Amino acid sequence: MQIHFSKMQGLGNDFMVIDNVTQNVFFSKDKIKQLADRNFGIGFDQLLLVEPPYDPDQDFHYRIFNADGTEVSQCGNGARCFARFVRNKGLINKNKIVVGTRAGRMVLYLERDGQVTVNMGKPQFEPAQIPLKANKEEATYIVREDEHTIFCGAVSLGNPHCVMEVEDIEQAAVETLGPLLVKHERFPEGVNVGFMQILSPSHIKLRVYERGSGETLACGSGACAAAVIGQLWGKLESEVRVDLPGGTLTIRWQGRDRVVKMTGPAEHVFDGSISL
Ligand SMILES: N[C@H](CCC[C@H](N)C(=O)O)C(=O)O
Repeated sequence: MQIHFSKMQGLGNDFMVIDNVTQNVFFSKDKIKQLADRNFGIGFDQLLLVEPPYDPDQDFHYRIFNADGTEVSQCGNGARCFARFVRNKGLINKNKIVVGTRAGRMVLYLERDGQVTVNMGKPQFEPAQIPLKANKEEATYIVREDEHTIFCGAVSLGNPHCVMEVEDIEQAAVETLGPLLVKHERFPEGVNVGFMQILSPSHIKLRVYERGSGETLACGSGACAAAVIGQLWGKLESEVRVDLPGGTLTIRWQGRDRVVKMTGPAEHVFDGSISL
């Protein structure tokens, strides 16, 4: 059986995208891990399966699987690549696309300049985590196994994130702290770990150690999480330029009960097929 796919990327966060509207594909967790491998497989950070809508008010449903084969509920860069994919494949010809995921309903806009804007929904906080007037002392703190205390803000964009501020992004302990915190007991479902250097109230640098994929060149939901936490800490404005290793996203959030919007690129790399 031939499976056709597209390789897509958003700021270097890369995806295998499969049209499961005209195909009918499902992979086991082990198969996804094998396909994700950059030496023995196709290589990707996440697999995206595009399906017919589950609800009549949506154009599509899409499922997201990390490189370790786990299914998750949100992927910001993946949402932009999904929108580009369904247009490229002629599965839709509208610029506004409504898609369902496990996190709920999202609205995507293909912009005239080729970028894609995603309404990422409202950030979710556990009541005790981030009080309205959060500051560093009130934010969630996490005790690292070796008893160092790290102040993190915790927020969900449909997937869990914890964000810490660092002085110098190049020196951030992503390789050591990332694997520790990604499975910290404070986050029973695991967590995506963001390392944010604040350059100005409207400009940050960010690196993210992703749950299920490790450090990626960009994390769209991580950029949203960092912008939200930075604003709650009184250090960022409502529109933030987020420079990730793979490139730049623009994140907008007007505060508490408003939605987060993310704008960035989505690129097609190549089409391929595999035999199963
Ligand atoms: N690793 C994430 C999913 C992918 C998120 C990221 N690639 C993005 O662009 O938001 C998680 O386990 O929640």
